[in-house]
Amino acid sequence: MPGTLVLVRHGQSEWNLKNLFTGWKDPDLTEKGVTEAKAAGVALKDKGLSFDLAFTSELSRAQRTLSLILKELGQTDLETRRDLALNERDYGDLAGLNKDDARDKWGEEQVHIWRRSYDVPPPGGESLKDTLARTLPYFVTDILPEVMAGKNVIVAAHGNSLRSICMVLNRLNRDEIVGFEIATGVPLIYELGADTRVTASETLSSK
Ligand SMILES: O=C(O)[C@@H](CO)OP(=O)(O)O
Repeated sequence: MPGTLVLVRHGQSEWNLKNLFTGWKDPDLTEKGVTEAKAAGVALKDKGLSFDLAFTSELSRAQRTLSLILKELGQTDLETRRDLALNERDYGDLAGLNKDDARDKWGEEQVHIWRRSYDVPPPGGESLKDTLARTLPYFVTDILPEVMAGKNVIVAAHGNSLRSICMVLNRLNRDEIVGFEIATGVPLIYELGADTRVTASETLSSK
């Protein structure tokens, strides 16, 4: 029987707070982000979940979120695999810019297209489709086989790297993914069937 798969976006980062495009930049968590990560750990513990394996990105905010969660679960020694494939979408030339300033400069609609569309990349950066082209192979070759082997797996990553994986798990099309958002520090729990399709899912909100 497959194990449980949990996806969690990092807690609020310094740049989330400052409303800056972040992408591959590496800001730390805010106090609120730390609180969110701890609360995610408590909620997973209350749910009776523990993990056999963890995955995260090469970025500090996701790694720190994972450590805070594992601490709450009493699993600080859990085997953890880090990979660039799980990094946030590369925001290219927008990285470091304020999102409201960008709306003033390029217009609300254009900025929304860059942020949430499936295949329009921000200048010099990755579209969600480009992001999916690296997250999906990694998910299929490294993460999914562990879940199918019966392991409970937690993946701590980013808004858009996780949106790309959720697009596949939730079978969302290119229009449906535009409205799909992932909150900081809120675990998404997936149960899979023998054919790898999702049989049940839950958003574990502790907010
Ligand atoms: O800045 C970013 O890297 C992401 C996630 O915080 O932002 P957005 O929600 O605009 O994709």
